[in-house]
Amino acid sequence: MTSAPQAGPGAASTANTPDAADAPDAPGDGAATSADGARGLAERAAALGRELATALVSAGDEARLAAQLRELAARLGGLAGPAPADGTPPADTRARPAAHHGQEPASRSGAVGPDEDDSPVRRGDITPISSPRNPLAPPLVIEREADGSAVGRASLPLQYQGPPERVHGGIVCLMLDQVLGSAAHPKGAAPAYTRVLEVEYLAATPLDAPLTVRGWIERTEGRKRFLAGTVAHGDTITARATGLWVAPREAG
Ligand SMILES: CCCCCCCC(=O)SCCNC(=O)CCNC(=O)[C@H](O)C(C)(C)COP(=O)(O)OP(=O)(O)OC[C@H]1O[C@@H](n2cnc3c(N)ncnc32)[C@H](O)[C@@H]1OP(=O)(O)O
Repeated sequence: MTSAPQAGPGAASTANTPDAADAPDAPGDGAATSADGARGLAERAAALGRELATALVSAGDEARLAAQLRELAARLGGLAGPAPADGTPPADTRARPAAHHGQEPASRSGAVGPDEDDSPVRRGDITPISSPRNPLAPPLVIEREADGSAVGRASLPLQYQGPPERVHGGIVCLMLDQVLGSAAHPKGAAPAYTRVLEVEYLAATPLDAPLTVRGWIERTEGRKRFLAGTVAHGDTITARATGLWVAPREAG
């Protein structure tokens, strides 16, 4: 399983790649910008989105779910603040038309697209596994170790379940793809893409438990980087992977 990087794989992890650190919406060293504000608001809203997803898959009682929905809606509305006096949203935040069959989609990512195709958002981390501003992501927090390996940490709630009490195997694979992909990009390395990813599922990966995902480069041959990695819960390795990341020929 693979996932498409939004602007080269180096842009996709949290603070562990030059691209992410240099992205225009990365934390600056001075005054807060509009992009900083948008990111902070998006991250707080995404956290509520995660709570909503957990509530939706957990609910067995209609009245309790309704109460949770009301509470979340109030918190979400509170984040947005009061509406403009005349009730109209600023022009650049209006929802674009939804995509329909036979029509040009409003954006590659859905009905309400980024502000522009070259928006700073596209160069930041918006992946569905590691981005704090993407409510699909747990998020998996990825850091770079001194030896160049990458380590991701997360605890996955119920919406990531496959078999009862276990993380879905595709999500395990997604975590590995992201972390190995991060490890595949030492500082200054040309962007490379997942060519091969093989995963062995050795034991149950538990829900709601701290997980550690590791990835490292085994060897490099020209534009090919051979990776390995693991998913662990405590001392138990629940999955291991090997993969090949390849830089396109034109990258030199
Ligand atoms: C920061 C972290 C972000 C991480 C994001 C998560 C990672 C991702 O999701 S990446 C996105 C998903 N992946 C993609 O979109 C990649 C799609 N594939 C491609 O674009 C191309 O296949 C690309 C650029 C990778 C390689 O293209 P190309 O060079 O034409 O491929 P190809 O020649 O077939 O193979 C490249 C090399 O790999 C070798 N190879 C292929 N399969 C294997 C294999 N199973 N074992 C060993 N070697 C292999 C080939 O022999 C070849 O080697 P050589 O050049 O020495 O002959």
